[in-house]
Amino acid sequence: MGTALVYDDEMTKYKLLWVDPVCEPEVPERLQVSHQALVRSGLAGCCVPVPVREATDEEILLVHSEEYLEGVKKTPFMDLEDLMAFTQQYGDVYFHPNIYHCAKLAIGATLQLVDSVMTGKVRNGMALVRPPGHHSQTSQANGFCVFNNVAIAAQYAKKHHRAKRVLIVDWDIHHGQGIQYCFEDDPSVLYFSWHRYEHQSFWPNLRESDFDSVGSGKGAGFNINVPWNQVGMGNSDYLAVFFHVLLPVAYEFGPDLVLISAGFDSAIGDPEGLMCATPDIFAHLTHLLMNLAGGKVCAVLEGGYNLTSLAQSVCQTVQTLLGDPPPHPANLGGPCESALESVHSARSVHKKYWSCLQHAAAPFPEEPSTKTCRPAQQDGSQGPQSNGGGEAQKEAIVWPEPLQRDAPSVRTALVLPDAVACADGCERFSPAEGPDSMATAGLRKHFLKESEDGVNVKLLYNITALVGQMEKNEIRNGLALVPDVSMATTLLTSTSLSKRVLVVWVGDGLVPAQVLEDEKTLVVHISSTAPHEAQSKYYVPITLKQGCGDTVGLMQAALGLLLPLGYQYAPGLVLLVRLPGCRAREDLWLQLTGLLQGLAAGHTLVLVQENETASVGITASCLLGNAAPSLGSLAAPGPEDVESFERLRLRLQTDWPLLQTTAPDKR
Ligand SMILES: CC(O)(O)CCCCCNCCCN
Ligand SMILES: [Zn+2]
Repeated sequence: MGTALVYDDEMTKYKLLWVDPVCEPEVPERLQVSHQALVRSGLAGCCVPVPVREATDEEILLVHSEEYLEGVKKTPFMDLEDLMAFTQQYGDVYFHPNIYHCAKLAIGATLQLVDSVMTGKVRNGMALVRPPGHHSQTSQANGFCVFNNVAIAAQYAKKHHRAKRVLIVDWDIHHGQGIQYCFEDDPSVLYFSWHRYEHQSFWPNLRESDFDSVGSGKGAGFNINVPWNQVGMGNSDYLAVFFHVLLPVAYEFGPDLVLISAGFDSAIGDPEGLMCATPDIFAHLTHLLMNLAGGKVCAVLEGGYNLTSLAQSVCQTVQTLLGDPPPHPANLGGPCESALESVHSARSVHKKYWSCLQHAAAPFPEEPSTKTCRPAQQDGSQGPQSNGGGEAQKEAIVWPEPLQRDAPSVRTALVLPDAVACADGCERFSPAEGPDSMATAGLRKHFLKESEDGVNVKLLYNITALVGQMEKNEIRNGLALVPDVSMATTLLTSTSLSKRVLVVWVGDGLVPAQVLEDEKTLVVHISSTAPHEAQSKYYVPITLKQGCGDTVGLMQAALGLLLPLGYQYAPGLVLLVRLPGCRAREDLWLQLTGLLQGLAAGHTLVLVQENETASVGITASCLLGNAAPSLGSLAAPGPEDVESFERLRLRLQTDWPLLQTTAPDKR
């Protein structure tokens, strides 16, 4: 299934007609450069074009009042003086004779995207729209927004597509208070927003943008605010919030649709945000959401005012929606102290609403720290500093162009015993030439018992050849059914050319000593018992009392422990090994297979015992890029499991700072 792109240049045909410094950044070129970048990169050509349409009054009234709509309807006929007068009643926004038309197209574009995704015409998609929406409220325009595109889309999806639970992820750097107000007491819409806050000193300066606004009445717990109390937040800060706040709750919520209020003013170079996260981070944020809701993800443009980082960020997002491998995560450090406070605060106030946080979040933090997050830049200059929200940064901020993300010619290769049929869409891996006598001798000497017949030599040779081609980016990922997953893992870690190999060892069974001792491997072992007492930072035993059949425990461990470790380790190859007798549920196994593809530029090899032929088809389907089926809403993880996860976090977070969920001196 494809990726929709909804765009029409009619939405560029309005602009600021008078002097107003606050509104200056919201220019038509924002849309033009974004669309042009998609066209020039070839990404637009890979998308399914979906036409825009005008929203109907009825659709607008899903969120807005009649009197507000009647007022906006008059604006096309207003002269400049009346437009300015009409604008005066609202904040940080401007009107134009054509903005009502464009605002209806922005909603219509968003709803067209929701239709395309909810009816299965496409898997996911992006709507490039302006005016943005997330600040507008029932009866008022605000913050460049006239109608609340995403809020209307959520109501529309519930009404016309019987969506039961809608997740809205607002990664724009401003708080979408309009969305928060709309769903304040609505448990069917989980609204998540991070936003520059600086202890309420940044626009829109609202007390209710802080982390303790959790929603009210039946909606309590369904509003998650993560305030950024300092500028300069970077990739690690953003990922930490996804791993330790958003994703655990989103998986527990189990949405059947994900709407992204995709503002890119949270990227480096933006004059509004003054953050440091680079455009490629949106590839990872998007990827981490794509296995929710069965992959039904709609990204809708909100803000973004640096035309260079906006265009790059839009491309990173669309390229990931299309299924291209995310780039290697840049050398990630840990989240800064201020970010950790925000993570900790959000987890603390939400622990009473979300069982995944129940035993995890520690008690409330004390006074916020005033330590500046970012050490001075290399040249001794400070990173972007907020001068009280005054004029933007003087000297130009520069960052590297995002790396090419070439999709190998072969997506998924399978190494299967001849008797096992190949899954459709994949190809059976068979290298041109077989093992030469040297290779055979080597394999026999180290890996085969004398008794083994020739077929295993060929099979073992094939998996090393497959990994070789993955590491040369000729093949993206693979699945191998082997007689002995332990031996295969030992062989592959010893022959891999990657500097770092992440081994995800799932099931009850010892990890081969040679793998443990190999200094280029990080082994994350998920099982019912911790077999090794190894205290090495490169052996992480995650234990589940009920074993791998415990879907909730395994999922929450994957989100809060495995993924942070994997992203921080930044492997060149991921081996996902399913041990014999492993009882991980199929849909959970697919979530792991899907999420781990965010690492190592998608070079994931799944190793399964050869008698487990049942999982070949669905695993292959996931490796081909089809979203893993939704797990639905998750129950509570076992308290003792969560406590053992937290003990593990405490032991490892010094070595792996992306595991942290609380600021150092708060522990
Ligand atoms: C869609 C959006 O969230 O990006 C709109 C942001 C509006 C900002 C209003 N100006 C704030 C003045 C302080 N610099
Ligand atoms: Zn914004």
